[in-house]
Amino acid sequence: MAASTSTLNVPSLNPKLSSSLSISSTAQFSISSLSLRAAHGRGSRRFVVLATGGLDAKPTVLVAEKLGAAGLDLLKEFANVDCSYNLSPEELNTKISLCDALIVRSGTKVSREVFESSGGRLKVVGRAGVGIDNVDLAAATEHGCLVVNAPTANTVAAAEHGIALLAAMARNVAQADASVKAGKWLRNKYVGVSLVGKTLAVMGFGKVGTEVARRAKGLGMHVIAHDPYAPADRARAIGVELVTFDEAIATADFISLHMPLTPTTSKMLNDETFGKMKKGVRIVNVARGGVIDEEALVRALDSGIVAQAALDVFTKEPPSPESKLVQHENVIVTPHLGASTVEAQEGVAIEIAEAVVGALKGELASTAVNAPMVPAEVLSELKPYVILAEKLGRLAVQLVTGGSGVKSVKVTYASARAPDDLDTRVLRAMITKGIIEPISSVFVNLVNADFTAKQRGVRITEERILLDGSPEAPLDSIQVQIANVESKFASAISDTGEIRVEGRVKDGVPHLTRVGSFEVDVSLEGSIILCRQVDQPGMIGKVGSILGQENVNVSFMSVGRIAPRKQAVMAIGVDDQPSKESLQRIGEIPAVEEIVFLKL
Ligand SMILES: NC(=O)C1=CN([C@@H]2O[C@H](COP(=O)(O)OP(=O)(O)OC[C@H]3O[C@@H](n4cnc5c(N)ncnc54)[C@H](O)[C@@H]3O)[C@@H](O)[C@H]2O)C=CC1
Ligand SMILES: O=C(O)C(=O)COP(=O)(O)O
Repeated sequence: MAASTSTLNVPSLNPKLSSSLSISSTAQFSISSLSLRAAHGRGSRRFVVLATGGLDAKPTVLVAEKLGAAGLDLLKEFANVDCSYNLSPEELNTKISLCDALIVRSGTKVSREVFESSGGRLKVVGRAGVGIDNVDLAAATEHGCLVVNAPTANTVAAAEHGIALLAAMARNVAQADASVKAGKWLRNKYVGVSLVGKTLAVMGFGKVGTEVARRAKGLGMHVIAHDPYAPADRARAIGVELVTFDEAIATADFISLHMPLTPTTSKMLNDETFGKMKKGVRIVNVARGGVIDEEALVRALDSGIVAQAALDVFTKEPPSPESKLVQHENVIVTPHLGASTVEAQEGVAIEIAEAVVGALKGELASTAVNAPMVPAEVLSELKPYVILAEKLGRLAVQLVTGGSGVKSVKVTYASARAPDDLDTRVLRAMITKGIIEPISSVFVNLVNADFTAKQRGVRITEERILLDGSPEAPLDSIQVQIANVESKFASAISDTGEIRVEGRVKDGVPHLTRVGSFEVDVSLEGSIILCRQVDQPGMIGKVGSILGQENVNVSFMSVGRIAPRKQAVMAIGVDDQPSKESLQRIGEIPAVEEIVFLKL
């Protein structure tokens, strides 16, 4: 029944190239290091997956975790539906070879083995919820398997659970309930604290955070929020002030976490940040366990810095029953119930069933988190520019420190190619990916980039500069500007007031060639240190020796200056991340005026 060949009718990016590509499921073109997934536009463009057997054969969908009835009904209209819950990994690996689609929640690990065991038949994985940390995306992409999620249907449920935990924690509901059931009547022990008039800091002002803020305002709380990437006007519109991280944690009586788990947010609450909090602060976490250093939280609870915590999520789920955190008398816990309401589960089930059926029919899913690859011919030409585009986006967003949020991004392409000969959608998508992925739980690819940018209120405008000369190379340079923001590296602000970075491809390698008004030249590999200094002899040696002492390998160094002995920006490419102390020592060199470390 299963065929081993997928045919992807992929729209060509370059009108001169063929618009159709047949690939076998074992021989896909892959540039996985780019995380580049597909080159589809929206609207009438489709990719078609024809791998589920004869014309009248129904596809089979394996539903591995409980899914709402309305979603199951939708699936059954189109496919054979196998609801098998609590499968062991081995059972899942065995069953998967008979399935065209798999639907899971957060409790099933969709590992590389699952894709390998499917023998090429599995075409779609549907995650009935937001977070897809349980799905091996790289393996899915390598196996040409589309992954879709349901990012909006459980927002309100998660927000309501946050509020439920907030109120239950403040009034000791869980502890008091347990004591009454144990035959006690401890009216003095369980005196709570009031919510009205207290300051709540919402950390992460996205979909869930916004809904929590609205509800907390209704409870009479003073709500502030921290989210370096959220537009201030959206917060103001509901009476919420956006503040810095330090201000949020130092002034809050209650802190509610709603940011995604990313390398930046991992263990964001730790010994150091607990130390900056108001004594007696109360913490709610309905986001992801990993944003808190759980051992540090136990210490903060024991020392009284944190009076109480209410946790729905844990670094390891389920947590060990002996966990000091779970057992702490000032902690209440729920087993990852944020999305678990009847209504949200019906909504999520419908959202995911529609996405999975649509994908099996060959429609383009707006909630796709990956997609099959683009034609090899297009990629081989654009490959270094695609890398350049994503890295410029990543650099630009990391330079943002505040302002009115990342809303307005301008991309300028300088090229000798006529506009018809250069389709920039793939580049725009990769810039969007570079900008949005470091600050969000959303996975951006060529399918969902425009949708994601629009949904987050990020307007990306493109401009072309037509150059004279040979149109051999597709592009001369790409410039990314973010308007109306402040930068943690003041020199990145151009003379017209935007954060500006520009890059070129040299000998096939992407280079950063401009930061703000300064020309630099550093290859975009590893990570980068930018350092503004007064131009003078010996600077390269001083910085190099500090990095050398720590065995940090410098791959590239370049200095761009306004004029000799005036201000200069030094860009240093490093293979490894220097320690905070080394960066601080560089910052303390007398001629150095500012310094920033950027991960690519
Ligand atoms: N407990 C549960 O059952 C559920 C948990 N979640 C989790 O809640 C989290 C938020 O979900 P959504 O609101 O849907 O996502 P979202 O993407 O709409 O919002 C996340 C927000 O966090 C912000 N952010 C990123 N980095 C930040 C940083 N360093 N500091 C402060 N803010 C930062 C982003 O700018 C964005 O506005 C996700 O981790 C999601 O998986 C979502 C639904 C249910
Ligand atoms: O949607 C999310 O990110 C969640 O955390 C919900 O997970 P669940 O579907 O309830 O296992």
